[in-house]
Amino acid sequence: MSVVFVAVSQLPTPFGVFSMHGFLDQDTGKEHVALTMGEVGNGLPVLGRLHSECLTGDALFSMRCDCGFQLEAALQAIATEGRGVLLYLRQEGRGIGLLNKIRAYALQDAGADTVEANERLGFAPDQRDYAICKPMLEHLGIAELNLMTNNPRKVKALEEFGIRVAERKPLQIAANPHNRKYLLTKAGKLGHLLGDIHQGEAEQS
Ligand SMILES: Nc1nc2c(ncn2[C@@H]2O[C@H](COP(=O)(O)OP(=O)(O)OP(=O)(O)O)[C@@H](O)[C@H]2O)c(=O)[nH]1
Ligand SMILES: [Zn+2]
Repeated sequence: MSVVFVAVSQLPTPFGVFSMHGFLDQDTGKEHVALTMGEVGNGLPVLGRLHSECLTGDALFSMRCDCGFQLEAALQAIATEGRGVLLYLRQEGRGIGLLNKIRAYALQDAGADTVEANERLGFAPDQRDYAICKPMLEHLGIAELNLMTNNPRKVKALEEFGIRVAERKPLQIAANPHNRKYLLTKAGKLGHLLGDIHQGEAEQS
């Protein structure tokens, strides 16, 4: 695995001050980040999140997906616990990249769901590879996570390369009229464990 640690600094946020660890994947040139708070390398399970890059949701306030809301909720949960890790993985668009995600969104605007759109563009529904997490977690001394996710494939991937998941913690955000179909497709076709997706719409509308 070609992911190497490069530098660490502080990152003050509205949630608290994190340590920001920068990594380089020498094979792809991708730059990944781990945010940590508290003592994460002491052998006890760490509250954790693997967050896949979503420029539109994380930085541009998109309501098409739940990513930005999940990012905020995960950082808040880590800050509340005073200890945890968030890996910010540069796997934009479930691994197809930003421009292809915009192409996929155009197909979704015309009626396709998120899986059909990826397939029409010649991609698998989810092209992410979580192997990059292993050297990052090893560098941080983390072997066991309480993982915030609704995606059982993330749990399986971590366990396959030797990171124990002591507990899966759901990270479900209230749906809005713009992301309800996307969330229903995630639950129906991508295997995400989501509760009542209709819940929360009344609050949003
Ligand atoms: N190709 C594509 N990627 C999307 C779309 N909407 C969000 N994404 C990307 O999906 C990734 C987030 O994945 P999700 O399926 O929302 O959630 P997850 O990470 O699998 O699961 P959770 O841990 O429960 O959040 C990010 O890389 C987003 O950029 C879409 O419509 N098409
Ligand atoms: Zn998103």
